[in-house]
Amino acid sequence: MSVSEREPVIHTADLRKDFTVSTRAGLLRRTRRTVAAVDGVSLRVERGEMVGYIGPNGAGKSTTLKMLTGVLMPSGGELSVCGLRPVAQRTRLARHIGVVFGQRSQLWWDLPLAESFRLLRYIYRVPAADHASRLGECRRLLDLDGFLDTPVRQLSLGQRMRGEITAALLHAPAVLFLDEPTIGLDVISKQAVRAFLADLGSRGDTTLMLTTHDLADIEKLCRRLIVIDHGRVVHDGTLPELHARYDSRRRVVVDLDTPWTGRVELPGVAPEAVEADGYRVTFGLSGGTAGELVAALARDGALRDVSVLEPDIEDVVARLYAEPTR
Ligand SMILES: Nc1ncnc2c1ncn2[C@@H]1O[C@H](COP(=O)(O)OP(=O)(O)OP(=O)(O)O)[C@@H](O)[C@H]1O
Repeated sequence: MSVSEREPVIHTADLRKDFTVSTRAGLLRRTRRTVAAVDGVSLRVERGEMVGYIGPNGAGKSTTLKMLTGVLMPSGGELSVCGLRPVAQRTRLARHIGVVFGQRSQLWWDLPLAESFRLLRYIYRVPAADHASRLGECRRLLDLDGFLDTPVRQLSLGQRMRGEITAALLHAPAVLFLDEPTIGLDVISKQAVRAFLADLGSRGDTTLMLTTHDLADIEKLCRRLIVIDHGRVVHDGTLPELHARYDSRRRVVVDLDTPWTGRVELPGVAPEAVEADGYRVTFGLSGGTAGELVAALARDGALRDVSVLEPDIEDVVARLYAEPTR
């Protein structure tokens, strides 16, 4: 592979994409205006990262992915993927990337799934042994055997998505781009797809970049979250960093034998709510651990029951989307 190990797999600097849209302004007149779909995005993604590219509807996610995969020409800025310029070197780039976009299938509608896989081997010129071993692994991990001989048009959405992911990986791409990989899937297929992608990402050879509105995808798959809104990056970091930024704490709910007297002095631990006549207290943890709190309460002999509530990613993302763009 020509891609240097030290180079970032994805690099953009001040990447932009403007669209000109014309809207009706009266009976005969139309006005034209420019929409900055991607408005100065600078990213550096290293080999093996698992990146969630998230944001509200119309934020610019698909437009960014289309530029990264060579489908759309940027209006400005710099862009390289696997050391290549996506539009100018699209054919070479295709050997280094895999793409799973919901609306555009890479499978042949009227052929059995297995035939599509066979054709892709010739298109990407994958050596027979490599193809067989990768396909064997996908068949096992994505449970494809029950529908390998079914024409693609007869597959369920979940079966087709498992087929699409396999098709995107048969040439061992360095980067896999996925646009909403679990949207519309049943629970079993969602779990199968997530477990497969988590396993693929954990091996560290393949860089994963996915857009999703599904918070479970974010929690299970995205070690790094890049949040985009109105074409601009508004957060770039890990999920715990996102929680810290929005002060979303772990909470510990304790049921007591005797009403709460207001005693427990631990740094980073504060009672947030006292209910049930003082028999139930919710503590927010911003520094201390649940274990320290439980030990302190147990010393007073007052403890009956304990539950720990993890911070809610749904709340955090909703708040993040509600924040005005800077
Ligand atoms: N071909 C186009 N012509 C004009 N405007 C476009 C075009 N494609 C996208 N846009 C506009 O660019 C902005 C970003 O769109 P994009 O599809 O990238 O958003 P998104 O984050 O992928 O949204 P969603 O989550 O709804 O898929 C939107 O305002 C959209 O209307």
